[in-house]
Amino acid sequence: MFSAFPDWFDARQVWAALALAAWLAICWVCLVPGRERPGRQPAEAAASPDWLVLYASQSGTARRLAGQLARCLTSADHTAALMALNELRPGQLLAYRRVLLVVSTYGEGEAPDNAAVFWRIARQTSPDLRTLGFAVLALGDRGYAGFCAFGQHLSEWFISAGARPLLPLQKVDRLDPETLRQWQQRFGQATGQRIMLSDDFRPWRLLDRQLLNAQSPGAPVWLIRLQPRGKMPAWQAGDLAQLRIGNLLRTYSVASLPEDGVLELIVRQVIHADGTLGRASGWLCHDVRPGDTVEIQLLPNPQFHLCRASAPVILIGAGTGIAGLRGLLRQHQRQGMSPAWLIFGERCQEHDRWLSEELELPARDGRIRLDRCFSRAPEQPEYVQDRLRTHADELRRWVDQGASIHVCGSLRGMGTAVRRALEELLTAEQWNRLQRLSRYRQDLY
Ligand SMILES: Cc1cc2nc3c(=O)[nH]c(=O)nc-3n(C[C@H](O)[C@H](O)[C@H](O)COP(=O)(O)O)c2cc1C
Repeated sequence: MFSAFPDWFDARQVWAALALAAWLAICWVCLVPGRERPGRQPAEAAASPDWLVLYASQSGTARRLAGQLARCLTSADHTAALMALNELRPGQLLAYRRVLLVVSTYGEGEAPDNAAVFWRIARQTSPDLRTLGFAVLALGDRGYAGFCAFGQHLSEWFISAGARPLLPLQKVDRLDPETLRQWQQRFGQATGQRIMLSDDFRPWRLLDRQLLNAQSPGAPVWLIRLQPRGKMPAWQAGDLAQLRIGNLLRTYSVASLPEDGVLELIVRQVIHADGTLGRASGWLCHDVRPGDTVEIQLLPNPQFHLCRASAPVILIGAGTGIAGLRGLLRQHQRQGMSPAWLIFGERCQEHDRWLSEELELPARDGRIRLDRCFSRAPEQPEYVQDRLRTHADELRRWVDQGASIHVCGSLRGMGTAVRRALEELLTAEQWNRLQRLSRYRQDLY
């Protein structure tokens, strides 16, 4: 039979080679980090606003400041888009000309949760950002080793991608008002845009303070109740209250709902080795008197809000971490009838059985499932992560039934141990699904 190819040439090999080449080309386009699929960018570029304002924020401060920046720009007749860093992929920055970033640092010099995905991809990517102007306002606290480390890394990444700094990286220590004022001024000089970053502190009246753990071997824990001097503001379970005490700022989880008619905080008094009281907690738990004014601004903390009203929740916490969980539990109970499971740890069974009536009554009549663990119980000392291990089968079943998991309390003492236990007890598929659907939520400090 006549053939156009020499004898040694097999046409099937040609087709196989062509098919392999096409498959490799598709994989390259889809998978190589930083490459955007063709066709996406022109659409976005056509609609791109004058400014893109991005935030990375765990407890809401950077998000609030970014919102204020975006509002200032739009009220000056500019168009501005506002989003969390995770809502964007690094390659999509090419569609913009000017970007402002307000970013806080968390963990040990790391990105907040709502920037972690962007940052993971960005570090493996180098888009050509030579047409982009950018400015980073980095929020942090000098008390941490990596002061504003995430802001610094992000700024370096933009510079290495060729972006042009509109003004130098600004690090802000504990929201220092003078630094913010100077940055506003420099921003105005560099861009011709006037912006105002303001806080939203309002006066609240201390109603009373109730000691929750009389005779506990640990430091005293107080339930603090406050009422607004003006109208009751709105907030959601999971949000935070920032208190201004002289030149100190302290952030606490809100333990009540606006419908309760009071703002409640659960605060542990800090007592130093020499017996002196912590400056902020000493004032709040000891010095301030009923009727006195406390300056508070409420900070939205959307990454800790409830996920879906109809979904079951597993709430895990220790110590004052109960504050954030208590708000969530109340909101969850108001919204529907889906099951809630609270796993709460403290030290000593006799003296640290806080909020016993409030928690144990609904547990007795089956409205919630309650597991209390005590790390100094003489017969069976246990931490919340131990209780998770004991009930691993139920934990997996709840997750399969759509439960989200909220963890609140200390990062070092509890948060890390709970996360490790969950990674170990859940299947890889369950753990990945929880993270992908943002059903694992934490508020750790
Ligand atoms: C658990 C925790 C870890 C933190 N780690 C750092 C850090 O490593 N470096 C830093 O500069 N600030 C650190 N901070 C301070 C925050 O960045 C700072 O309070 C910031 O204003 C919070 O902003 P946000 O409300 O937008 O999350 C940390 C704060 C917390 C609560």
